[in-house]
Amino acid sequence: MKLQVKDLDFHYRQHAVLQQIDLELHQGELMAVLGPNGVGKTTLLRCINAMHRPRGGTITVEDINVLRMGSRDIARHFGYVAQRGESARMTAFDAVLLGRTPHMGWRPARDDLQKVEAALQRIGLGELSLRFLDEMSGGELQKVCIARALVQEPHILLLDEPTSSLDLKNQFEILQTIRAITRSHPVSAIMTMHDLNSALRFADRFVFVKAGRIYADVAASGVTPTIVQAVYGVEVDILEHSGYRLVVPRATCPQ
Ligand SMILES: Nc1ncnc2c1ncn2[C@@H]1O[C@H](COP(=O)(O)OP(=O)(O)OP(=O)(O)O)[C@@H](O)[C@H]1O
Repeated sequence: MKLQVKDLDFHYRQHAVLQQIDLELHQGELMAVLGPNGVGKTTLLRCINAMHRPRGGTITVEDINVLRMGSRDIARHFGYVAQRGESARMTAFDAVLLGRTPHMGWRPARDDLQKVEAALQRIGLGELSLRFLDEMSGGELQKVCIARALVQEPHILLLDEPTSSLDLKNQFEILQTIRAITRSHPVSAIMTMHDLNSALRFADRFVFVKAGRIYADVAASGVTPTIVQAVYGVEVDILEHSGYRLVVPRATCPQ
């Protein structure tokens, strides 16, 4: 399932956010979209699943125009996890079950309920499945949103900072889960991130956005101090540690 974005251009009224964006995502790839605050990463995800209508350019999945898809088709192709999950008065189980909507008839089938149960277990929320969302922590809520996107069984997961509210162990487990899913299912994923080291550990491709344009689109070996400095304005070294590449800022903190 190949996603192709060509010459994408997006404005919020007069404010130009994205220009001349070209991207390709292949089945099984896990892409990290990186760049400073406000550069347009969330906007890019929302253009890809047609939540935002771009001013120009095309978005296709297997040559089908996403901008012409109906909402049910979009939900079958794309699972979206927003940066800030909403917390309505419903249980975690019911919230995750909503992810099955594109596949369900009037009522959930036994298979839908089993998939919800399995996703909650997989994400470590089995014990909390009957807890109301407005009684959950930010990290638990974030996991509910990820479980909902997983049961949707989309071809492409769009994850907006999927680990931003999670502690170290949960960050690690969620990124491992996302990676395992892209390896074992016909699913690819794009996630926006700020933690370059987590991105380098788990992603296959790295798209750096600078001033609304793609500055670099590289594999892990292509992430260089020059790119990081150009995009973030911070001098860094990139070191090897236990087989992983680590980005270490050079600047020392003021004492
Ligand atoms: N609904 C909106 N209306 C107008 N401007 C917006 C809207 N949403 C975002 N923006 C602006 O568009 C730009 C890109 O925002 P976006 O949220 O895509 O950035 P981001 O790279 O995801 O940022 P962050 O890393 O801080 O989450 C920012 O300047 C932001 O202020």
